[in-house]
Amino acid sequence: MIDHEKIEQAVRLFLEGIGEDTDREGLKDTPARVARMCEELYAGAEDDAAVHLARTFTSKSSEMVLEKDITFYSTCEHHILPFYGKAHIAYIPDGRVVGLSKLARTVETYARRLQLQEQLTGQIADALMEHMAPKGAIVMIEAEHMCMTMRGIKKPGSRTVTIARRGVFESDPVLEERFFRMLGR
Ligand SMILES: Nc1nc2c(ncn2[C@@H]2O[C@H](COP(=O)(O)OP(=O)(O)OP(=O)(O)O)[C@@H](O)[C@H]2O)c(=O)[nH]1
Ligand SMILES: [Zn+2]
Repeated sequence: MIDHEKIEQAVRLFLEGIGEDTDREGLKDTPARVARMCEELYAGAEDDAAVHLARTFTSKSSEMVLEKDITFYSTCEHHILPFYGKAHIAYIPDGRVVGLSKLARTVETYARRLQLQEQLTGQIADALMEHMAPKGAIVMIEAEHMCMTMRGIKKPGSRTVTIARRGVFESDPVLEERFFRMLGR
């Protein structure tokens, strides 16, 4: 639940804290603007992946389905700075598949909140297993963290890669290899 009043007060205080004049023309609407932006950036907390992933339909195929290069933007919970990149999701159906867009919607659900990349990766994999019940699921995320690039250690171009395996992907390395081949790695 986004509390506009609290965000506006906090942004005004923050602007004062960095020595700004909150009444100057360019800043006078900023607190309200930031509150509206938060509705979008943190909308995931109000969303439920079950709504998207429960809309499965029957399929005879038990071949791996891969949706790759799903662009996402999230916010790191340590510095409240963006991290962004690509998510790749694959699963082995067990009689049911889901509309392809629902995989990207699931990424959005978990990306649009304060996050850690490892947690984001695991939450997507867990949601697939819980709501679609496939034989297995694997999620890989490659991202650039602005807390690593524009501040702190300042390593532009460095990328963090995380992976979460569930179900048959945990026990069968051949399936994991096939996932990497399909990804083009
Ligand atoms: N594991 C993990 N760490 C993250 C993520 N995003 C940011 N971090 C790290 O969180 C850590 C926070 O470290 P602290 O020492 O508390 O904060 P800091 O002094 O600002 O750290 P520096 O970034 O090293 O300057 C840093 O090492 C960040 O790189 C993430 O998604 N996952
Ligand atoms: Zn950070």
